Amino acid sequence: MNIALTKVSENEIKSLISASSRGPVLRARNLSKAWPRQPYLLKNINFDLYAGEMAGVIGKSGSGKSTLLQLLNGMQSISGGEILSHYDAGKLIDITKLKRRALTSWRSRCSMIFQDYCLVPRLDVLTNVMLGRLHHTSTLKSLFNLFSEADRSRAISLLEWMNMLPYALQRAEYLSGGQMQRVAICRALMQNPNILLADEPVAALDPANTHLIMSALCKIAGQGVAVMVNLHSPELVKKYCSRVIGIAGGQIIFDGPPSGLNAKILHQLYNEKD
Ligand SMILES: Nc1ncnc2c1ncn2[C@@H]1O[C@H](COP(=O)(O)OP(=O)(O)OP(=O)(O)O)[C@@H](O)[C@H]1O
Repeated sequence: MNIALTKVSENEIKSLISASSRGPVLRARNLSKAWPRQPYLLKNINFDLYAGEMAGVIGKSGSGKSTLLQLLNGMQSISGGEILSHYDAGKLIDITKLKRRALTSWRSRCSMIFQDYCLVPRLDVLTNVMLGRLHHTSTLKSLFNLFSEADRSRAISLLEWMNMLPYALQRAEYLSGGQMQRVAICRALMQNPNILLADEPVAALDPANTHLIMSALCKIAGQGVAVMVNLHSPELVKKYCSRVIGIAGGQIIFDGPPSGLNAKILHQLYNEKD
């Protein structure tokens, strides 16, 4: 297979990544989640998520950060409240009510990356990225790896943007963690999302790779995508995020610029008793 080694310009990337207006892309209203052993994991959470922002979510382990992202993406059902988004012809709808195809379509607009990358180890990098188009391709076509030329060229451009094109034909299992995460980001961007949720994307990475991934997420936000990222380290939030959402005791106890994260708030976030 021939892979053109052309440099991808920022303008081309702008056209690859869907930039939307700078208004709210999502509204969480009185959002609650209960698990059998945790009836109040998240209770009455309210926030708006805006196009082009890089929102970091922090809170101690078990505070519900991953659950929150999974609720937004529709991977988990809510226990109460609503998640509103402009979904159909600008109409504001509650995405928690979506079923089947509509839900799948929402998930591709609100795509997600994970700490453990979730790549298919035996497939090559390019195919892993094109799998991001799975929702848009018939099952039969995807079974036979018959992605369209447009999908292939989009995947190649994204890989080049992430400096991963030289690895396009290599099996994903041979990549380093940082490289796998860059491929996972390309796969998420194949869906043309206007929201990108990142669940502890750098938890397993060294400082150099952490910088690469966090910088890439900032660039994606810079193109108008609303990025929401769960992080363990307040230092990372201060360095890369434009907004911090701090969760403790099932509620948002801080929502503002990283400069507002003072010792008292950090104490509340991390020393709250279970
Ligand atoms: N599918 C599930 N069924 C029951 N309980 C769950 C489920 N998923 C998560 N939980 C519980 O919800 C709580 C919050 O988990 P969650 O992963 O959202 O926290 P977190 O803040 O992301 O933690 P960490 O930083 O350690 O990843 C945990 O106590 C967990 O056991």
